[in-house]
Amino acid sequence: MIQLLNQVITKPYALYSYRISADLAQLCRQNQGYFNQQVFWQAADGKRTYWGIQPQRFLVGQSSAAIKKFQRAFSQQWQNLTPAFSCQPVLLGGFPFDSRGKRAPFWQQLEQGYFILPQILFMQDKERTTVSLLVPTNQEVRPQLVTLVDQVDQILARQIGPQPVPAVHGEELAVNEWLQLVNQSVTAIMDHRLKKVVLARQLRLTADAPFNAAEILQRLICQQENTYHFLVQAGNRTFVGASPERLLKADARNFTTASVAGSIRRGKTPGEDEQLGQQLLTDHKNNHEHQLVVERIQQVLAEYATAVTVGQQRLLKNRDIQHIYHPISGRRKPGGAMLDLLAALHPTPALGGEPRQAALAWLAAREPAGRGMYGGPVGWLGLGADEGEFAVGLRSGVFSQQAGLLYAGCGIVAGSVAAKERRETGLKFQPMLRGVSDQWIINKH
Ligand SMILES: C=C(O[C@H]1C=CC=C(C(=O)O)[C@@H]1O)C(=O)O
Repeated sequence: MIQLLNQVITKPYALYSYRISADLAQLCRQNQGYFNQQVFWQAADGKRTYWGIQPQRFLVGQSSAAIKKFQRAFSQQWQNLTPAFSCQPVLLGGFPFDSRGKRAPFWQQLEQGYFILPQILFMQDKERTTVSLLVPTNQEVRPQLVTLVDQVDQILARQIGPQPVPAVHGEELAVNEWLQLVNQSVTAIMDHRLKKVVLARQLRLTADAPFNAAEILQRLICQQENTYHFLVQAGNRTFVGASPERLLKADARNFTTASVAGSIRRGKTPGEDEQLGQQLLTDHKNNHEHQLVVERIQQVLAEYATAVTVGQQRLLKNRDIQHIYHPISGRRKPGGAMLDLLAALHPTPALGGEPRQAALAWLAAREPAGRGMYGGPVGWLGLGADEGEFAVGLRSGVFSQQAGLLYAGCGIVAGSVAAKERRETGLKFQPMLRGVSDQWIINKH
């Protein structure tokens, strides 16, 4: 039953929120096939999940400046019909890795970034699960809400049984070109043209049955603890992943980010795992690779925050890989917008390189393929308060029904050896390979 207070409606949009009881990951899975413009996003600590459907607006291929402009304008355009709920509309989606980089046509509408302003927004945090309905007020509000509440009831009631997992064929693309590029990059670094560059490569997937991105997401959620989980769908392309890396979280007082760079495999026993972790923490090349990221983030953050703190170094352990990790945070300076800092941080040298512009130019000219949204920021942005959280969209891939493209990259510095870097990217494909199927045929070159 919809309970509206006797509020005077003065804004072009109204938001009506209420509590529900549901697991959003399950809900997204149970409703597979019903929505083809949707975004699911879950924080690595599991403390916040969004699922947004039925966009009121799409923002396709927009710069961070344009998204910020939209955020500012829209924050004045809605009113809360349910003051007992401190919900706000949010934008869900992500930016491309580099809008001026190499083209990546397979991504279609997602190539240059994609955000939605959902009409139906599910949100789950530590305390509650809510649904927020956003309706224009130039038509009568109550009937629109009645229709949407009915739709939510149907969404909550849907059930789905186990789905088949396809047998998948994988092919590593442009391996020789990529190995050569690692060597060229090492030479450029030795010649002081670059300090570091992160080179990515691709694995192309085909299957004996259509890919099902909602099932892949669900498997990633079950398999990959301690990672962000995301699904961004625009028509017949879906970007899915399980990333360990936070790019930026903003609340009213603080900016929180992280340096995640330097990698080694997990051990088969706790003893071996511990020994590999220690090896990583004391390895000169990996520490150098990591330190460049810490220094750049610290320097950028200091422009937007006071009391910048680099927390204690530790290992970030995911199912298939472990990384050197530093949390980094600061107190927000007045007036510093989240998206300005996001644009200044991205790409950090964990995804682009150092110096930033030289590394981006290097990648745009030489990397075998465009990245689309791989390595770009993916997350949510508040349209009331200037807050949100974005992960780095890695350990990910983009899917049509017939094909998938997985991406994995690694930081190249002076001591990098091409064959080892290829193995490292192999490790970074693992989470998605595990998520996509249990039956694999991989063509290695
Ligand atoms: C570029 C990727 O990983 C980055 C994040 C963590 C560790 C990295 C590394 O050790 O090279 C990469 O910088 C990827 O997974 O595709």
